Amino acid sequence: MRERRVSEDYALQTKEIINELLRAISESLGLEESFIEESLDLASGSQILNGNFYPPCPQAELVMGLPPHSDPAIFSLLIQNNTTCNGLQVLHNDKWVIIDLIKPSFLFLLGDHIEASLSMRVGKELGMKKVKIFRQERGTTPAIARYQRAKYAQPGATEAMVIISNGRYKSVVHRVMVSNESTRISVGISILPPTDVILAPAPRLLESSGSRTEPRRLTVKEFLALKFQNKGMNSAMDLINM
Ligand SMILES: O=C(O)CCC(=O)C(=O)O
Ligand SMILES: [Fe+2]
Repeated sequence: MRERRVSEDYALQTKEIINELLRAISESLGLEESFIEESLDLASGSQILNGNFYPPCPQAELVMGLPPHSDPAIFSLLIQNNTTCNGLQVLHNDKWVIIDLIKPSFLFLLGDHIEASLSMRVGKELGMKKVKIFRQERGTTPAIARYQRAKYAQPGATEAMVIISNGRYKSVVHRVMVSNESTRISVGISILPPTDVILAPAPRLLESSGSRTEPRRLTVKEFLALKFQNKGMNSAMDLINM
């Protein structure tokens, strides 16, 4: 029972942070603050909490904790235990880059470039007022910024965000490696729209891109079916990016 209460509480509080970031992303795309939440009917969507446990493996180099993938969701937010195993890696310029998290922190996997990686340090409580943003740039010490600065940063995105942003946000391909000495535990929160919602670029972004091709529209259900047909991780995205 206690676990249920804790996970409900965690889900509720992280939802606040996620909503704030979604508003910031909408604004950064020049859209109404509530555009993403409303057009994808997120109030009726799902929030999935999943735990990953990676025990040490004596032959760690032969094992993968989680194969390369991008998350089929609007947004994913990750937290990990305080371990020496920095197993999470993202694909950047065809190379796997280790994500060395500031702990404890939330991680939003960034799109195109890792150089503006954005982590959120969690205060003693998860309350918004205690959350601060660290924006790490290559070669510089992380500088503390006010939470509002999230509006000008680019948090990471998953596939639905790539679609709605008409490619301006990129989904992040990531994988998890295991260690031969320490255990890694992570907890992810994914936000999904209801399955009958249609995924399509925001009309205003299509206009500004000047594209003459009509984008393919898929419901969330169709998208997930394609994604899990095992045709390779990009099959669903390839269909959309004509
Ligand atoms: O364990 C991690 O850090 C990543 C987990 C993950 O990518 C996932 O659950 O989709
Ligand atoms: Fe993932």
